[in-house]
Amino acid sequence: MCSVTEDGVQYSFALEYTGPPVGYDIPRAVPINVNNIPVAAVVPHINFQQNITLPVVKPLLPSSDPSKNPKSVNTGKNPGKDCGSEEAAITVSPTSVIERAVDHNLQECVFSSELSSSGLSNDAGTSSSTNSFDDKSRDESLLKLRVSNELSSNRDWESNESVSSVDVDDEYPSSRVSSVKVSNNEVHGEGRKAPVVTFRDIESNDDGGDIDDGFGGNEGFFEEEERVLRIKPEARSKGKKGSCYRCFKGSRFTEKEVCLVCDAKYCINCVLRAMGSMPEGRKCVTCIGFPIDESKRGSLGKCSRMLKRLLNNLEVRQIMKAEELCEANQLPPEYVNVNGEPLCHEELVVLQTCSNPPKKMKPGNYWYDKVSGLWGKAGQKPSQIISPHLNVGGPIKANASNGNTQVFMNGREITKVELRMLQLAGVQCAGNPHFWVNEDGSYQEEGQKNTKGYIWGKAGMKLVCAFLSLPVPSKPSDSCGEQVNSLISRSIPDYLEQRTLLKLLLVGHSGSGTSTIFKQAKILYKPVPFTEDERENIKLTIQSNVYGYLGILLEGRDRFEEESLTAVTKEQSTDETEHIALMNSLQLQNVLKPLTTYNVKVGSTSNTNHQTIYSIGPRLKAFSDWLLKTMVSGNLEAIFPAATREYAPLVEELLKDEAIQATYKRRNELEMLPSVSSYFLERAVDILRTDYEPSDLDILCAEGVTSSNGLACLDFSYPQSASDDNYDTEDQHDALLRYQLISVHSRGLGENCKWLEMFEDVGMVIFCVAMNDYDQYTVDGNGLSTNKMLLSRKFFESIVTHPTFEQMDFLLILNKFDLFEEKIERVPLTQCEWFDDFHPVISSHRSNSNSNSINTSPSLGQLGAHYMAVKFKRLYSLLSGRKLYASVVKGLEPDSVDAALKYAREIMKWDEEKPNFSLSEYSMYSTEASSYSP
Ligand SMILES: Nc1nc2c(ncn2[C@@H]2O[C@H](COP(=O)(O)OP(=O)(O)OP(=O)(O)O)[C@@H](O)[C@H]2O)c(=O)[nH]1
Ligand SMILES: [Ca+2]
Repeated sequence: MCSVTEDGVQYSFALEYTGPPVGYDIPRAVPINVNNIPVAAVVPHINFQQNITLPVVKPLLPSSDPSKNPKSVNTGKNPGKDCGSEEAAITVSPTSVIERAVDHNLQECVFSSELSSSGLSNDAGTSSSTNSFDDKSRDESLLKLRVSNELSSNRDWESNESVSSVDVDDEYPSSRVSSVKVSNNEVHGEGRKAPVVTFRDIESNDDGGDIDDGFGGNEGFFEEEERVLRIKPEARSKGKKGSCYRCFKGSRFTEKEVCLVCDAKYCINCVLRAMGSMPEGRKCVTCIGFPIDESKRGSLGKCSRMLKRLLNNLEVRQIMKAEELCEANQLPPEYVNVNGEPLCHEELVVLQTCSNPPKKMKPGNYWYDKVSGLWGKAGQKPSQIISPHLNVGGPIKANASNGNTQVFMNGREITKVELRMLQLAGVQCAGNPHFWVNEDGSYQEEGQKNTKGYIWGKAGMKLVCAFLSLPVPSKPSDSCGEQVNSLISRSIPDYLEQRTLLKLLLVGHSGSGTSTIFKQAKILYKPVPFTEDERENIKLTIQSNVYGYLGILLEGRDRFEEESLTAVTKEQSTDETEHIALMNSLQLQNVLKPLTTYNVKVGSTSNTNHQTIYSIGPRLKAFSDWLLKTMVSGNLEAIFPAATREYAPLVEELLKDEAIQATYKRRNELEMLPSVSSYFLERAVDILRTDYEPSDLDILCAEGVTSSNGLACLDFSYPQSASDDNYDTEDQHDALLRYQLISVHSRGLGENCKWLEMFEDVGMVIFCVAMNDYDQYTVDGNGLSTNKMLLSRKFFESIVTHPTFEQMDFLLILNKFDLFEEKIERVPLTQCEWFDDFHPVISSHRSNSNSNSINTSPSLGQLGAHYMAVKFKRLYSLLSGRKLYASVVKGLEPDSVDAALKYAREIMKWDEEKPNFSLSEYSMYSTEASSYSP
C-alpha cells in the first residue's frame, strides 16, 4: 500500500513478500467478495425478544438516555427498509452471528471477522494516505461500527463460542466497547449512503443488574454525539500466560508490544494487525479514542525495538508523535495538582504551552513557586525551573517541599539540599532568613530592597547544582549549553528531546580505578574527549606526577643508602678503628643533613670505601635534596613543570644513575610509589620534554587528571558500534538516549556518606573495587593498618544500605583484573581474611604454559574473580535481599570498560521493561538477568 503524507513524502506501508516460501502458516485476511457480504439488507419485523437464542439487545429509542438504560444502544430499526439507511444497533458476538447466519440463513447485520480485518487494513490505508493521525480526519463517510475488541483483534474468543456470550462477559467484563471503522465502499458497494451502525457487545443481552454494575453512574463515559458507551477496555489473554493476545503463541519471553490502554500484548506477527495504523500510537484498534493507562504515560513516544523493526523511520516517528500529541492521550487536567489545587483544562494548557514547561509531567501533586519558577513534586526538592508567573494552581505553601531548614524562599521552607546549594553559592543563611528569589536568580532578604546577589551567577554553580541534582534556570535560547549536549539534541526530533537523562553513579574507594573508568568512558563515548586546554592541563599534571614519582624514588634512595651503610658499619665495627667509626657516623650525618655536611663527605678520605650502590654524586645529590625539599614544602606544583626545560638534563642524568636504577629495582618496597609510576618513569625523559603530548593511555594511567573537587559528570550517549548492527534493534533511538556518568570520590561523600542522598535520582550505582587490593594495607590516622579490600567492603556496605539507594540496582565492577591475575599467582588470595575460604581446585595441567591445546579449565585469576564476585553477591543479597550484577574489568582496556558500561545500560533497559512483565514473570527473569558476566 503506497501512501503520501502531508509533506508529500511517499512511503509504503507494507511490502509484498517476495522471499522463499515459508514453512509455517501465515495469518491471512481472506479477500472479500463484496456481493457475498451478508449485509443487513432487509430486516423483517421480527420480535427479537421471542427469538431467545439470538444474542440481541432491545432496540434503544433515539430519545432514551443511554446512561439510564445502559444495556441499550442507539438504534433505528426500520423494517422493510435497507438496514443501511438508518442507524441500527444489534448486539452480536460476531462469530455467534456468523454461525447463526449460516444456520438460519438470516440476513442480518453480520460481519465476519474477515470483514472486520479487511476493514481494518483499509482503515490503516485510509488514515495513512490522508495522514489522518488526528481525530478530525476520521472520515464521516466511514461506516461507524462499534464492535467488540474480540471482533477486530480475534483476541478473546474462539469461534466455537457461539452461544456462550455470557461466558465471554463473565470472563472479560470490561473489554466491551470499541470502535472500528469500515469503509463504506467495501461494505456496501458504491452509491450507498453511509449509515452509522452502532453495535454493542454481547453483554447487552444480559439482564439489568450486572451491566449497571459495569456501567452504572458513569455518564462521563458516554460520548454524547455518538451515544456510544465508552468504557476503557481491559484485556486479558485467553491463551497461556505470557502468550500473544491475538495468536496465543509465544511465551512471556517473546518480545511483545503493549497496548497503552488495555495492556493487551501482541507478538511481532500480530501487532500491526491488532493496532492498525496507530493514529493514537500503540493502542489496539479497538482502544482508539480511549485514554491511556496512566501508568504507561512515561513510555509515551518511546518507541519499542519491535516497532522499529516493523516500520520505517518516518512511520515510527509519526506514530510516536501522534502518541504523544493526540488529544486522547493527553493528561487529564484534574490529575495534576499544583500547590494543592487540581488544574482545570486552561491551566494545564498554560502550563504545557509556556516557554519552559515542566518536563515529564505525570498525574500527581506538584508545587510551583510562581516568583522564581521553581517546580517540584509535592514534598520534594525542586526538580526544574519552569516559566515563572504562570497563573496555575493555588498559592504556594510553606511546607510544599517538606523542607526543615527554617530558611525560606518565596514563602517556602527550602530543603537541605537547597540550603547546601545556597551555602555553596555564598548566600548567607545564618539566622533563619526569608529570601525573595526572582526568576533570574537575584535575591534579597524579605523586607529589604537591595539585591544581595545572583544565586546562579557564581562560576561553578551549574556544576554544584548538577552535583546536587538541583535545577538551574535554562535560558530561553539554550544555545550556550554544553557543546555535546546541544549537538545531540539538535538532531533529536522534538518529541524525543524531553527524554529522561539516565544517570549512572560511579563510586569506589580511592585507588579502585573509578577515575580510570570515568576517563575511559570519556574517551569511548565523546567525539572530542578532551579539549586543547584539558590536554594541556593533563600534560602538566602528568609531568608533575613524574617529578613526584622521582621524588619518592630519591627518598627511597636515601633510605636504602642509609640502611646499607648501617649494615656495612655493623660488619666492619668489629675490626675497624674508631676513626672509621667516626667517619661512618659523619657519613650518616651526611645522609640526614646532606646539604650542610656535603663538603665533609666529599673531603672525607675514606669516602670511596663507604660508597654503596645507592650513593650518588655531589651534583645529583644537590639536585635530589633540593627536589625533596621542594616536595616537602608542597611547592612542587608551583615550580614544575615550568622549570622542566632547565631540569630535564639533570633528571635524565639522575634516572640513568646506577644508584637510582638500583633503587628502582626495589620499588616494591616504596609504599608511596604507585604501581603505575613505572609506566611513566620508564619514559620520564620523553614525558618531561616541553613538546610532550600525552597519549590516551597516558591519560588513563595518570593520577589526578579528573575532578579536583571529587566530582565529575559526563553526558554521553552510547554510540552505535558496528557490532550492534547484528541486532538491528539497537538503532538510532538507543543511540540518542542520553546518559550521565557521575563519578564521586568516597571522600567526597562525606561522613557516613551523608551526601549520597543528593544522588537519589540516579538510575543505578556502579561500584568499583580494585581486585588486586586484597593484599594491600593502608594506615589510618591512628596508625592502624587495614586491608584495603576490607575497606572497600565497608564502603560498599554503607552505600548499599544507604536509605537513598534502597531500590537501586547495583553493578559491581571488579577492576584491575590484569594486575589481579598476575598477583594471585604470587600472593594467595587468602591473605585477605574475608577470602580465607578460597580453595580453588586447579587442574594439574594448568601449569603447563607451553601447551597449545585449548585449555578449557579456568585460570587461577578467573577462579579468584568468580569467587570474589560471589562473595560480594552474597553480601549484597544479605544486605538488600536483591541480586547484584557484577562485571570483571580491566580499566586500562577500552573494550573491557565499554562492555561493562553497556552491561549497565542493559540493566537499566531491563529496569524500564520490567513493568511489562507481571511480578511472577519478573522474578523468574531476574534470576537470569543477574548472572555473572565475566
Ligand atoms: N593495570 C591496571 N591499572 C589500572 C586499572 N584501573 C586503574 N588502574 C590504575 O590504577 C590507578 C588508580 O586508579 P584511579 O583511576 O586513579 O582510581 P581511583 O584512585 O579510585 O580514582 P581517584 O581517587 O579519583 O584517582 C591509576 O594509576 C590507574 O591507571 C586496571 O584495570 N589495570
Ligand atoms: Ca587515584
